[in-house]
Amino acid sequence: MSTIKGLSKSNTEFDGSGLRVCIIHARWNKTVIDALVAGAVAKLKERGVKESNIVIDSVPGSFELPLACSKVIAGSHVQAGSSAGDLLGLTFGGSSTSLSSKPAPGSETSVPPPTLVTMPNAPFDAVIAIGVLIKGSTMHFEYICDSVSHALMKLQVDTGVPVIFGVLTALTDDQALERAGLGRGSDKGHNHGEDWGLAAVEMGSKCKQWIEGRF
Ligand SMILES: Nc1c(NC[C@H](O)[C@H](O)[C@H](O)CO)[nH]c(=O)[nH]c1=O
Ligand SMILES: CC(=O)[C@@H](O)COP(=O)(O)O
Repeated sequence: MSTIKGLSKSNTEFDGSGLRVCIIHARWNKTVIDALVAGAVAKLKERGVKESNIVIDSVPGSFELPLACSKVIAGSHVQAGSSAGDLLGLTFGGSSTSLSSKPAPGSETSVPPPTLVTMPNAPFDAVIAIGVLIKGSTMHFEYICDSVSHALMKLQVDTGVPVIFGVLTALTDDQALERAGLGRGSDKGHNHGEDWGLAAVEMGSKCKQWIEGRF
């Protein structure tokens, strides 16, 4: 039987070319995580987010996601405020490029050939937190699901930066696999990582617009 469930298409195709997005993923249940991260990245790129503006990092488990997201949001603001690229006036879109000309050791007077270093300097427009929680035999799952979902919600409301809830809370392995497009039956299911990539572009774009009073 077909289902009425699921995300409907937006009337607008959001342009991610001016956005900088961070994905933080847990490493528990790696097979599923890898597919979800790949799905999110594919949709970010499809919507125009530049590869150089996608930062991916990992933490051990889902319980670590809220702190990591909080730190990368804060760190990206520090980075944006202290970029040497800004001082050199070499800013291109979401990234800046600076020419580093540090003297070679022992030859402080010589000028080595310039090395091109890219230094992204924009704060993250959205963060995607990806984790896969699968129910075990203790209450571990319930505590992590509850605390992580509340902490990620609080983080986005407190910082004003969209934090996409990419955490599967599955009761079985099959539930998790099906939500990453890896179902073991004839129906492989749908990769929710794709929805999270699209959500990041939509929310990142809309928040930029709303903060400027454009509705
Ligand atoms: N059981 C799962 C975990 N557990 C690990 C915790 O998230 C955490 O890393 C540990 O308690 C140390 O603080 N993590 C998942 O992402 N998924 C699980 O199913
Ligand atoms: C603390 C743990 O990681 C572990 O004992 C949790 O067990 P379960 O996943 O079976 O609830």
